Amino acid sequence: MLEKRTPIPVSEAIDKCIKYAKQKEIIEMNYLESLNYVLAEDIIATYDIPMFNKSPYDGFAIRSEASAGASGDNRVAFNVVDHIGAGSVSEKSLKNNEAVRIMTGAEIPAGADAIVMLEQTVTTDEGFTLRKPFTSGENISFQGEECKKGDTILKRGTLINAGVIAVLATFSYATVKVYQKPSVAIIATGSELVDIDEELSPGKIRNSNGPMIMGLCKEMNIEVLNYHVKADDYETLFNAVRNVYQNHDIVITTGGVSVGDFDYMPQIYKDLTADVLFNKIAMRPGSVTTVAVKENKFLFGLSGNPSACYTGFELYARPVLRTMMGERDVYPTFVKAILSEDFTKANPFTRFIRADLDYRTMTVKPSGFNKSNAVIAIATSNSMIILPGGTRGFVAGDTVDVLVNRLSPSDGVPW
Ligand SMILES: Nc1nc2c(c(=O)[nH]1)N[C@H]1C(S)=C(S)[C@@H](COP(=O)(O)OP(=O)(O)OC[C@H]3O[C@@H](n4cnc5c(N)ncnc54)[C@H](O)[C@@H]3O)O[C@H]1N2
Ligand code: MOO
Ligand SMILES: [Mg+2]
Repeated sequence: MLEKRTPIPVSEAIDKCIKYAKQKEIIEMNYLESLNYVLAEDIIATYDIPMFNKSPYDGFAIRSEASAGASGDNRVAFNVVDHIGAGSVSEKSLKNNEAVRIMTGAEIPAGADAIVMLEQTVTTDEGFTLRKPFTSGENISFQGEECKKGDTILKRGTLINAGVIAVLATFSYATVKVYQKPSVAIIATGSELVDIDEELSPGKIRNSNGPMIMGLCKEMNIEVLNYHVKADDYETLFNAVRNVYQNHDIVITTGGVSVGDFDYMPQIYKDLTADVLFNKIAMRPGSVTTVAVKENKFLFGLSGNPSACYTGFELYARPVLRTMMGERDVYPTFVKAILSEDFTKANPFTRFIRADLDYRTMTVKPSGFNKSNAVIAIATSNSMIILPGGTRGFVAGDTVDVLVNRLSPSDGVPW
């Protein structure tokens, strides 16, 4: 008899996955290698930034009181007594109308309390004249104005981007504590599949899911082992999954999770005595996506249909990967946008549509042919429209939720 599956809501399925996901161990690594890892320690300011009062301009350091009363008719003259660039410190202590010629980034000399830009001066034999009074502190970048020593700058759980690398460099974190990345194995299943270097014969198709999942993991800087495709043969598949899961944190299979005569994954989870978290989700595509856990390892049974496979990865595998690699916020990013096309089909389950989101106008439309078996829309889309289950008849102008996953460049800028 056919097994009866009970669909659960998408949010419940995501929460179940996250609940079982455990952070990987903490390792220390060279900060330059840490891009796309996640901070396993708070980053604390080891100095005030700026570290010293400095000039934000190429110009002259003066005592502001010496500029009192300056105007176009009463230019005030200064004598230049020293000349420094960034990295040098003046030994001079300014008196009266003395000035130091100073370049951007150099420390403000003793006695000086304002900076005059080069463009605001007229050169003389002894130095320069200026035509306006300066106030104390004018044009000075003050020590500690960005942050103070001891401030918490970044929290544990932050994904390391290039800005974080800049912060690590600023505060001398030559090594940084991060979470290890999970290791992932991919097994594409299906007797119809042939890899890219094998001959296509009648009834066969190319394996696109395996390479796609590999790409999705690599985008997150996660190492993946892509196994050869496996035929729909129970013994072969069972042995492959059993062997592979012992060496990886996550095994992602594609295909063979539905109710077909050659869909062996449900039986394999049973025979491995893995805990099946769910095997039916109230979503389309990807309703048969199955997730099982065994000894803290995840088995993702993604659907064989490419768009369903992709959707299953984005909704369930990605938050688990993010949790394992230590990220604090792991749910997908979503925004509201306005449909620019009708979508009148009924949505018995929550529907995910590969879509083009225009970030400037926040309008969105399906990205071409969009059935569960579509592959091209995965490449052309930058987002997914989400239509709640039990609805129908969406029309242009309706506001919808949109899951955002790629930013696309635009064809020009208005500023
Ligand atoms: N009687 C029912 N039949 C089906 C149901 C159902 O509820 N009752 N669900 C349908 C839905 S929805 C989906 S989605 C698929 C899921 O099927 P499986 O996950 O078991 O996947 P397969 O049967 O192995 O393959 C489905 C489809 O995808 C192609 N495929 C598989 N692997 C790849 C790959 N690596 N690269 C590219 N394409 C792949 C495969 O050739 C099939 O065409 O079940 C429906 N049926
Ligand atoms: O639910 Mo199937 O997964 O439509 O594509
Ligand atoms: Mg099937």
